Amino acid sequence: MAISTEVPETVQWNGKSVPVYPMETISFERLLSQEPAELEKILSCCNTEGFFYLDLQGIDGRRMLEDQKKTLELMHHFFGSPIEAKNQYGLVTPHLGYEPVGSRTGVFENTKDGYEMIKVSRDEIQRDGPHLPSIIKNSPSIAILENAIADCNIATKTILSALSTALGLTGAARFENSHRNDKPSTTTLSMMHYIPTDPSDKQIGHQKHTDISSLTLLFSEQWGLQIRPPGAREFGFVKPKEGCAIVNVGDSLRFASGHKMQSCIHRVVPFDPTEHRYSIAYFLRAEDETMFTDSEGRYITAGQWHDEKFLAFTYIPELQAQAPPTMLLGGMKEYDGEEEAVAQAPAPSAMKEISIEA
Ligand SMILES: O=C(O)CCC(=O)C(=O)O
Ligand SMILES: [Fe+2]
Repeated sequence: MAISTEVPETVQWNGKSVPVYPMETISFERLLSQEPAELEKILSCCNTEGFFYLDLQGIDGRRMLEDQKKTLELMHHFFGSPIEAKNQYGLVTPHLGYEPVGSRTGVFENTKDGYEMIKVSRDEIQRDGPHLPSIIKNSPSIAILENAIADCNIATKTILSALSTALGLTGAARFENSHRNDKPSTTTLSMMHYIPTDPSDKQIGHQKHTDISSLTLLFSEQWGLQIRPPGAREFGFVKPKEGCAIVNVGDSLRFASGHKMQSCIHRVVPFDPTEHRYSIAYFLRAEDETMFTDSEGRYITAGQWHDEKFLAFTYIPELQAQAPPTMLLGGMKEYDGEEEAVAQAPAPSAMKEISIEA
């Protein structure tokens, strides 16, 4: 199914009808059993769209959904705490620590982002010495974070393994082999809280981008994520789906696949201006020393790609314009047509008239 041409559903947002892009659903259970039809399906999703739902409702995945609920409770406690407590250590390194609202560029022109975020490093949590603010540095919280990271690690590595098999990769060439737990990487669990934003606010949403990661596993029960599938002319929503995580291919896997897989362009907008939005993203990243050819044709390490792109995310627009031109979108081409209308902040009246059309 090509999601860029089939748009059976729309939603009213920003005063107009916006697509809700349908996506394939991949069964975690069938991947675990390496069922050939499922392997073919997941490879096709990665090559054509770069986004899919991962159904976790079977016996192997249900516990992961339970663990994510506990992570969400921990996030409510954390983000409800005073800023001094949340920002005890600030951003320790680009992939671990706390970033307050407004640290990056926002979704509309001349805005900053509208979310705060706490990131926990997988390397650190498995070594038993995570940099965590005191409010969540206690054994119940650490156990919740450790379980969440282990769940996401199992799910994403199962996907890598399925893709390696589908491509006939063997031995060291298999994708899992450049994602070993005992080798340093910037793999991280990011927990995000989007503040309620009025359209006139100067801190709003999450800028359009592709992910640095190999794979991203995202949990959010709330609307707000938009994708622009390859070839599509406009951003459209991804509908949260009960019992499923959302998975996308990131730049590193796109590069490792010889630029065949799609690192889909996405962003986050305030769907309901009155609501607090929470999302949990696990970024499975390649070992720092992994080499690939990036979107600029440079043969570089995954570590260098991470560090350079992270800086590009935080730059002011003038400096972002000086970063290698393909960096923010990982070499993905945007629709080559008229500029879409939603680049500007929506009018307040439009934001209040949100309703869903089935
Ligand atoms: O919050 C979301 O739904 C997506 C966040 C995202 O795209 C990212 O952190 O890279
Ligand atoms: Fe992202």
